[in-house]
Amino acid sequence: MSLLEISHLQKIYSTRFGGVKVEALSDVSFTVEQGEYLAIMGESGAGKTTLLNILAALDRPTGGSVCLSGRDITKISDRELSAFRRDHLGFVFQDFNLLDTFSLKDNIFLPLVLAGTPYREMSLRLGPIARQLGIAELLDKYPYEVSGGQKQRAAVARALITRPELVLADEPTGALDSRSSESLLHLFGKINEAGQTIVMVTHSVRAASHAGRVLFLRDGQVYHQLYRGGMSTESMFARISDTLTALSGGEQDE
Ligand SMILES: Nc1ncnc2c1ncn2[C@@H]1O[C@H](COP(=O)(O)OP(=O)(O)OP(=O)(O)O)[C@@H](O)[C@H]1O
Repeated sequence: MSLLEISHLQKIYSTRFGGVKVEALSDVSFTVEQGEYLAIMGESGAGKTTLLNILAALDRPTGGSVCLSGRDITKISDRELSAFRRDHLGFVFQDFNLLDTFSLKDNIFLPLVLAGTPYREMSLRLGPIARQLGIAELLDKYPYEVSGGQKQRAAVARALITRPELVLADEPTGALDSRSSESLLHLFGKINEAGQTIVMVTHSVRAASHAGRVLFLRDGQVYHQLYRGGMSTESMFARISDTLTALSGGEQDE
């Protein structure tokens, strides 16, 4: 069984008065194996955010299913959803989503506090993660006292501390300069090598070139998939750029 099985996913948005309908996802099927690192790319409007919101159980599809470890998350009741998200998924967002009035440590602890985890257990988990992410010395600082790259590393620590089955990242390097981006991507690679499954939506060819597989969406469908195999990050970068050029015929961002 795959970790994530997405079958015939469809999402139609209707306007409030039922007039215009937009088919954001028309028939999307793919699987993600345990330990994979998948990047999802596609032009603006291709359906990436819609897909990520459904994988994050933040929105429900019009049709199809999303099974995480065999459980269809589209069928989970509203009452159970926030606990399900907290216990099974980790999130990394473009704008970090840290609470400014909490220290980095308290931000990282937050999902465990909400789950009722004892303090001793939280502390035991924090040490190795903070060291791996290079933020052990910054834990008592507040988000406004650290750099964007450091904030994002704290956000990654918060995503990992619950030991989620799946980390979902939405444009995680979008607000970072190129050096901090490279450093974050290097960390994502290491976290993935340690066994963490990651699904990342990105416009950045540089970011996607670190993944093991890139899935391209077009008009709400899977247009193409690129597997790293033995390719270097540089070769992967070139192949992704070529695919995006074929997809759009236009200029691409780094
Ligand atoms: N809440 C909504 N109501 C109506 N239409 C929507 C809604 N959200 C998205 N859409 C439409 O669905 C389509 C897919 O949008 P989506 O945001 O998933 O694309 P995207 O690939 O994430 O784009 P971008 O890269 O610009 O973020 C677009 O045509 C968009 O206008």
